[in-house]
Amino acid sequence: MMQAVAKPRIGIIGTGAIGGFYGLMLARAGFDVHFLLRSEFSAVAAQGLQVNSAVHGALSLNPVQAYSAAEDMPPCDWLLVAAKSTSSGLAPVIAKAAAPGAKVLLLQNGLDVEDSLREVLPDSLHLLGGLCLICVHREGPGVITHQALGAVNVGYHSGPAHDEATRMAIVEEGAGLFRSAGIDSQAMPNLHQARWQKLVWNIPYNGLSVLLGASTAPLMADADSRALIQALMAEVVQGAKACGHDIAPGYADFLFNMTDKMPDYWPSMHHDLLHKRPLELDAIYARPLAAAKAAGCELPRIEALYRALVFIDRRNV
Ligand SMILES: NC(=O)C1=CN([C@@H]2O[C@H](COP(=O)(O)OP(=O)(O)OC[C@H]3O[C@@H](n4cnc5c(N)ncnc54)[C@H](OP(=O)(O)O)[C@@H]3O)[C@@H](O)[C@H]2O)C=CC1
Ligand SMILES: CC(C)(CO)C(=O)C(=O)O
Repeated sequence: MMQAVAKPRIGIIGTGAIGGFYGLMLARAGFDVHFLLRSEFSAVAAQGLQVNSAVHGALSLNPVQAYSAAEDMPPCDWLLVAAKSTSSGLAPVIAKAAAPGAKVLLLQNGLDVEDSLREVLPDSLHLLGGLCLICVHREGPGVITHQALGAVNVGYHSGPAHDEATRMAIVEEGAGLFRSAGIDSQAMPNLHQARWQKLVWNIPYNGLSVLLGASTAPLMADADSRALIQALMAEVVQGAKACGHDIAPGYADFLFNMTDKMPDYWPSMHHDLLHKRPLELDAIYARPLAAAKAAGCELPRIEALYRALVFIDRRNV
């Protein structure tokens, strides 16, 4: 008789918009999902999680296996880390919730976000990066609005898998988790290249939403902001190329046209400004600028945008 293979146990480290959305989808698909929360712990423990989705309809999860401390979580085979890249002290939290040989998937925007976590993570844990192509935000405690898209693309960063075949098998396993929850997910052979590609969208739109106080619809409706977005996108492509990553011709246009068709959207950096949280400037701006500079490439428009955002971020307390 064939033995049923147990589904992996999944832990969500940081149950905000991204963690709450994907965690809820995985739990509804039958996975054993455990959610670590901070400020919204009491609300979610009492009322559960709710996702109001323009794609999937109104979804809820109640009760939620919610925790306010990682040491109370059972050992998880997969940990989806969805705290912002500005969060510190995540490694000990992850180590407490990890089963031996666990796979840690960092769901954050930005460049090289895995590097600083790797330095402090136990060597026995696999570290992967996940790029979320989705428009979600927190509406209130435990309540998430999902406006559009949803895919998560997964790539291996580092850890005990040394040969390519083992790494790709782990990446496929991760992508398979999402696919079995009805979420599009592709394995990415080159995580670093994929992170540069995602920045072609995040560098212009995240920053301009904060600097100009405008969501995607007004940014896309104005000839001057359209030109600025395209110029910033072109600089990201240039920076990626200097760092050895050729982004396909037409990719920036594809993202630009995709945004024209998206519902009006405020990027997550705008929500951080609104709630007086630190902006993800290091991951989305400082690191790509430094990487390009080290490769001999100046990106003056991105640098100017970055400096303006640093000014805003410092005063946003
Ligand atoms: N929102 C989106 O549409 C997209 C977001 N991204 C990226 O995904 C990442 C997550 O973004 P998003 O979900 O929007 O952010 P949110 O602010 O909605 O969620 C972050 C969550 O992490 C929690 N958290 C932070 N530190 C800890 C900790 N030490 N212990 C427990 N919980 C913690 C926060 O808790 P608390 O409530 O206490 O702050 C919050 O619930 C970012 O890097 C973002 O750039 C990528 C693509 C799209
Ligand atoms: C809007 C979108 C889909 C752009 O890639 C996104 O994922 C983000 O806000 O970071």
